[in-house]
This record gives sequence, C-alpha cells and structure tokens, in this order.
Amino acid sequence: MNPATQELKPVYQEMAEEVKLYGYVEVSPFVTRVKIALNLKGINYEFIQEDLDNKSPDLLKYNPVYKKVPVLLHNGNPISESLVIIEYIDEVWKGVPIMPNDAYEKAQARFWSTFIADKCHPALFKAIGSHGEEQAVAEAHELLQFLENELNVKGTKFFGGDNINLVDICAGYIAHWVVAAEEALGIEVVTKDKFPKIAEWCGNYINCQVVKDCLPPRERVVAYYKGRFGKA
Ligand SMILES: N[C@@H](CCC(=O)N[C@@H](CS)C(=O)NCC(=O)O)C(=O)O
Repeated sequence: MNPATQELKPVYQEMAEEVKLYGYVEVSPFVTRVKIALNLKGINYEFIQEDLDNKSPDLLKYNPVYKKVPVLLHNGNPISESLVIIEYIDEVWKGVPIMPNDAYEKAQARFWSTFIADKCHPALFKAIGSHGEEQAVAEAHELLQFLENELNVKGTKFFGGDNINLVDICAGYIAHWVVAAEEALGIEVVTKDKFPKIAEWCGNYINCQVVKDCLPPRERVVAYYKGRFGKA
C-alpha cells in the first residue's frame, strides 16, 4: 500500500503502554524522523519539548552519552539515536513495515541510511554553510551521485520501492531541510539538472501524507537557516 494514500489505522497498542518522545519542536530533522516512524505505525505518544540550551534532567538521564534529542521512552526504557529508534519502533509495532524483511535488503537499507546520515549530511551542510563554495559543493556532489545512481538502478518511487522505508526517512532532510536552506541562501547545491532522480524523489517524499503530517512548516525552516547561515 502506498503511504501517500493509505489510511492510517493505529496498530494494536496496549492501553497502559507509555510512549514518550523527547524532542525539539522547532526544526530538528532527527526528531522528525522518529515522528514519521510513529505516524507510519499509528502510535499515540506524548511529545516532551526539550530546551536544548537548558536540557532537562530526564534527557541527561535517558541519553547520558550524547545528551541529544530524539529520545524515545517506551515503558520506561530509553532509546537514543534516530536510526536506532526507528528500527526499534519497527520491531515493536507491526503494521506498515519500515525495514525490509529480507536479510540482504535489510543490510542494504542499513548501509544506505548510515551513508546518508554519516557522509552526505555533513558534506551537504558544509556546502551550504560555505554558501556554495566550489570544493565543498564538488565533495557533496560526489556523494550525491551515489544516491542518484541508486535511485536510477532501483527505478522506483522511493528508496524503499513503492513505499518509504528507513532510507527514505533518513534521507528526508534533503527533501525538506536542504531545500529550505538553499531557498534561505539563494543557492542550489542539490542541482536538479545533475540529480534529476533525487529531485523527483524529493517531490515524492514530501508529498506522502504520513511525512507531510510531521514536517515543520517550510517557512520556519527557511527562517532558521537564514539566521544560522545568512550573511550579516
Ligand atoms: N545522530 C543523532 C543526532 C541528533 C541531534 O543532533 N540532535 C540535536 C537536535 S537537532 C541535538 O539534540 N542537539 C543538542 C546538542 O548537540 O547539544 C540522531 O540521529 O538522533
């Protein structure tokens, strides 16, 4: 079923089950990943807003290693790191799957999401932060080319095929945050003529209803990047 059109029905959720998401409402792409995964499964949860300049004792207790959001608290058990949390959500609540079943496909999903998070993310924001400096953009393009090729080889709407999976949710920052940062600075790093498949994927992704429901308003993200990267 296509998540863009599917009707979301909450999966079986224990009445007494405690699900809390420690997050940051403003613009966090990492918190948004977890919101999308919970939305995809139709899980009710309590959102706890953190002040990142004055982190709560709970956040420091639940994520003492990184002291970052998102943190998911499920029946008293804390889970940190957005990609770890998404896999946890997928294992605990059935319904719409986020990870492939097949072992090789699962390994591939983990490989690409790690590449997108660990390599592409810093390279893209370095290119944006430098206002499109040539070398930084060239480095980002070299990495994006792998994603372009992967989408080309798959020939599907999403990295997950007909439906979004872990890779799509992980790459979502490109479709919403990078595009907003480009708008804020009047530059184009993910050039549409060089990366047509990525451009098409961006449109497909942000048009999924489950994703749209969770994205922070675009103008707020644009304003954030104007403040963070804009020239004085
Ligand atoms: N790798 C982490 C990154 C999380 C992250 O960077 N969170 C930011 C908010 S967008 C944060 O909590 N920053 C607070 C800090 O760095 O002190 C994940 O995927 O969950």
